[in-house]
Amino acid sequence: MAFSATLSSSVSFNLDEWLRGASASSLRSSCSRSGRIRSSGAMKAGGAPAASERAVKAKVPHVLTVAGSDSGAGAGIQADLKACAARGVYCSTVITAVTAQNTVGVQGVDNVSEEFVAEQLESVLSDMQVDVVKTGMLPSAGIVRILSSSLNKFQVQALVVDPVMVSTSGDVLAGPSVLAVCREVLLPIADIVTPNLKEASALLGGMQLETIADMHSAAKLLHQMGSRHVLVKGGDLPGSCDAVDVFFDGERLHDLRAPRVKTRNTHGTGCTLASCIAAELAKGSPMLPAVQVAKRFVENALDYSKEISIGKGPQGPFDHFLMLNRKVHNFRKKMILDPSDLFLYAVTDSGMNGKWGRSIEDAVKAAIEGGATIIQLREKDAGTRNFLEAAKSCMEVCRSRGIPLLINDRIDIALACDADGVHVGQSDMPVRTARALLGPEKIIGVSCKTPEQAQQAYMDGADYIGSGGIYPTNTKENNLTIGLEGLKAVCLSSKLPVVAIGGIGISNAHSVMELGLPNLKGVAVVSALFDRECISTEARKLYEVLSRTASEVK
Ligand SMILES: Cc1ncc(COP(=O)(O)OP(=O)(O)O)c(N)n1
Ligand SMILES: Cc1ncsc1CCOP(=O)(O)O
Ligand SMILES: [Mg+2]
Repeated sequence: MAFSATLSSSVSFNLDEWLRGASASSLRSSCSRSGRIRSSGAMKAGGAPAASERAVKAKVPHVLTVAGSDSGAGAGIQADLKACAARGVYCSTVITAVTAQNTVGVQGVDNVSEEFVAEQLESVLSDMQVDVVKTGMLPSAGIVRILSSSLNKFQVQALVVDPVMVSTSGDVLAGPSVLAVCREVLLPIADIVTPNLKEASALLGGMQLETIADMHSAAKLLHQMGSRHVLVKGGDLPGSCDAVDVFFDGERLHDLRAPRVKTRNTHGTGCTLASCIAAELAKGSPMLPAVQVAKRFVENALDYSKEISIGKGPQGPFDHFLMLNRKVHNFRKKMILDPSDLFLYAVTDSGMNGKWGRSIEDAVKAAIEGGATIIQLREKDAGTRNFLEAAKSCMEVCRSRGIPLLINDRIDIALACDADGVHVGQSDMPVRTARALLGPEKIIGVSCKTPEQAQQAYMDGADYIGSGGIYPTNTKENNLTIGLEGLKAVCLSSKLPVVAIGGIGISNAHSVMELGLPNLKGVAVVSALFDRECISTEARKLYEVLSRTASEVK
């Protein structure tokens, strides 16, 4: 389990890229087990990848956690599964104990028998290609010994030891005999050990740890016990406004500082941190970046979750997936597009709002007041920060009125303001990529001028088509006009709902909608609303024309 942090000096490591997870598979294939960069060769003559290379590409990074179950799911096995999933790594589990536990404390512990722990280890390790083993609650000395002999039998890349001894509520989860065996058989084969102050003190026979200098000494002593790397976590250090952890690689000490997040929801941070380290190692990361990424992940999750409320006790769990704190759940249950939402589709324009001296929010409010059924923010000239601020306010306006809000072109803004979706054109981000980024709940519309594009839009998983320009327009430069014939061809060649756009207003909306095509659901307009003195009045008039035509063609 030699896991060295050595990187070739010609290779620079981009922590942010790593954190996004984008480089995981590529880094994995370029890092050998020893952490040294190997050339990306392994190609057969003629350029085809060798069979072994293909096999490496299909391999999924895999962490095995050997830990206890937490019925409250904040810590233990449950935290490990969530952490690995959040970091894009497969996680298998060997359960050592089942705890009856909640945010108040640990009400009961039932250890799994040593034989059955051995059986679980054998099942997983004999079949699956585990990269990294991470340990948590090891409730008996026998279980520690069984784990140690399994690790002798089955080679893995790295061993992460989180020496869980006392729960965050103060309940003892592993006694002194376990400590002794951990020191004897686990630390010497550990690639990293991640004790908090209490655990480090217990491992070091009761050493007092009150300052960062004490943590430095502890890290060095634990290294002498055999662990290749040591992370002493200073979360409990009194009088520090930062969360300072001390990392020691056998040569250098690193003080890893991060602002302390003020929250009650810290149950499971230790398990999560160790699992994240394991996950990053499984992807092929060197040790220090793995620790840095894990620390930042936990910090981010704590910050995101600081207001969530689960359980009545003093210490709650946090959210590994950054999904639970969405105020959206309170307002809008329906995310998937209702085709009738396309009926009167208002598309904003920063130039027009500037010309008439209106804020985007006021323009959006007025359009909805007049009957707009969906809003798109198409702010081509806005700077990112202003656009985001306006988008957030418009989201509040739209959510409180039950109107979907989409963002034109900018997936980043849509994500940042939790918009209901995006509209993309043929030269914008492809629909499939946008879907991968936005997830299944969000609405994605795509512009189509031809039947081929319309067919593709359906195959790519778009929710609707915007088709135009139907008539000439000054709003979009060099835009090809496809006319009513073009619109008809697009509608007939797709199962998706279609909204017509381009040069449409009160005078010609009737001609568009009287085509009477079943999937033609409405019109999208920019200047007919936003380049007028009174947006709500124009929206009302347009709504009337559309309603009248709809009842005629029924
Ligand atoms: C509803 C709707 N349909 C079409 C468009 C045009 O999108 P795109 O082709 O990407 O051009 P830009 O709007 O980005 O200039 C649209 N915005 N909305
Ligand atoms: C964005 C867009 N896409 C095709 S035409 C068009 C502009 C529509 O603006 P207007 O409604 O003012 O003609
Ligand atoms: Mg576009």
